[in-house]
Amino acid sequence: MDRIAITGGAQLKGEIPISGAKNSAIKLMAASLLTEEPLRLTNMPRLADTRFLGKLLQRLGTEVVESVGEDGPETLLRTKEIVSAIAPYDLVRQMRASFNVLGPLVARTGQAKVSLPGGCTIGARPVDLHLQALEALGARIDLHEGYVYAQAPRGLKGGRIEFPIVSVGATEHAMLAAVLAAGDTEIVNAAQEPEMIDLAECLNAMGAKVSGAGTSTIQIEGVGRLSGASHAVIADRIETGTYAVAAAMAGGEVRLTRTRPELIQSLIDKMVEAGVEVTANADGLTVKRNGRRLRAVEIDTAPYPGFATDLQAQFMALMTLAEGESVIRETIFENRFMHAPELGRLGADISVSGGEARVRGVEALEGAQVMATDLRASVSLVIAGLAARGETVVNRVYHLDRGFERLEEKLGACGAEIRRIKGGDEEE
Ligand SMILES: CC(=O)N[C@H]1[C@@H](OP(=O)(O)OP(=O)(O)OC[C@H]2O[C@@H](n3ccc(=O)[nH]c3=O)[C@H](O)[C@@H]2O)O[C@H](CO)[C@@H](O)[C@@H]1O
Ligand SMILES: C=C(OP(=O)(O)O)C(=O)O
Repeated sequence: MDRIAITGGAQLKGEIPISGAKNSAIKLMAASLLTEEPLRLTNMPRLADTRFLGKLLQRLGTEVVESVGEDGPETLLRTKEIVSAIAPYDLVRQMRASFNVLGPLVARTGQAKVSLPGGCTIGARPVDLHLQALEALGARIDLHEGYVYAQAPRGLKGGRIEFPIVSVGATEHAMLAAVLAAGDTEIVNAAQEPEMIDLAECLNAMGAKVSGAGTSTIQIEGVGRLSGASHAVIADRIETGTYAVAAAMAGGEVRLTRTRPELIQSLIDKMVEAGVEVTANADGLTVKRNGRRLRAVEIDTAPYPGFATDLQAQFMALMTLAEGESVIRETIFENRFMHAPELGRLGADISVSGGEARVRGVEALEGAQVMATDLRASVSLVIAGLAARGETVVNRVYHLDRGFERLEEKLGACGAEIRRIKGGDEEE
């Protein structure tokens, strides 16, 4: 198992190109199950998660061809026919979003068997809302031995799906299933993340009729068939926010390109409140901090456009060196403070009680061995390592590889002293 070693203290200076969004790409890839024609996705991130999903799709009958086009990495997906409507445990357990093949499989073939999903262990993460959405579209759902069996032999039918809480995955799943359902569907209390708009735009380019994505109510007029399309994956707002925080933590000036500042407005507001300079540019943003110590600020995670839970760990790392006490409330996942004790190994002063963490800023962090526990927690440790004195070694980096493309290269190009140590993690 690889490790990442960081020698802290170097300021960051330079440019970081942001990749396509992991959390959008993997849902867009699942959309290829809905048509026998080719779906071309450009601005594709090359990540462990996109590879896992590619493997699962190949098992189901999709041809997956990766190449480098004019605008960078792209993937051509073609599902001429579904050769198997079974998504096995070994391919679904690694990643939560692989569960989103269930709806498209039922929509296209009338039945499917998909293992209950895995993903980051940041909470209980049930799939009840996904299943309720499919039931509202007329699917019959049964659970046996860790698998969900869904059947709609005469096809899915449009319906009203009202979510009791906002769910990103369930909203996307409902969209993916409803586009081929007969009649109209309304999704109420839908997630409003930018990835909803990205998915709707891709589905519409394939011939679907989706409106309202990005608001709390999405309308879908079902169509009989979908065609192929070409679609550019939206910029990764979590990668954008992560490098914005990294620049603020290490100090210096970093320009983030191929992205959009409005995707992380709630983070920018908090960074500015803390004393970081953030400027919007035509193709991204510039983040600057020169010397001055930051001020502690409070955050509450919330569904978009609120402060993203996927940026909470990184922001906590930033607050470990701020002046004063920062209160961080995690409202989306019940177990998403696993980075707090690891940051503590670097000398951070953090106490956690339920969904609230109190971070009392310290003068300096000191490098240590730390353990990556989940994807965003892992990167928060890298960020802390950039500012810690001496060497920080982050163990178990497979989590990082799920969601950050060429992390060492991107940070290294801006002057960070960061390297990957291949293999040899005794903890694994
Ligand atoms: C692959 C992907 O896109 N992952 C993102 C997605 O995860 P994911 O789609 O899993 O997150 P959800 O928005 O569904 O989860 C929100 C809350 O709803 C709960 N819930 C969800 C579904 C369900 O059927 N029942 C239920 O109770 C969850 O346990 C959680 O407490 O959105 C999260 C919230 O922005 C992000 O942190 C993840 O990075
Ligand atoms: C939690 C995440 O991923 P997943 O939903 O796949 O576990 C994430 O991207 O931060």
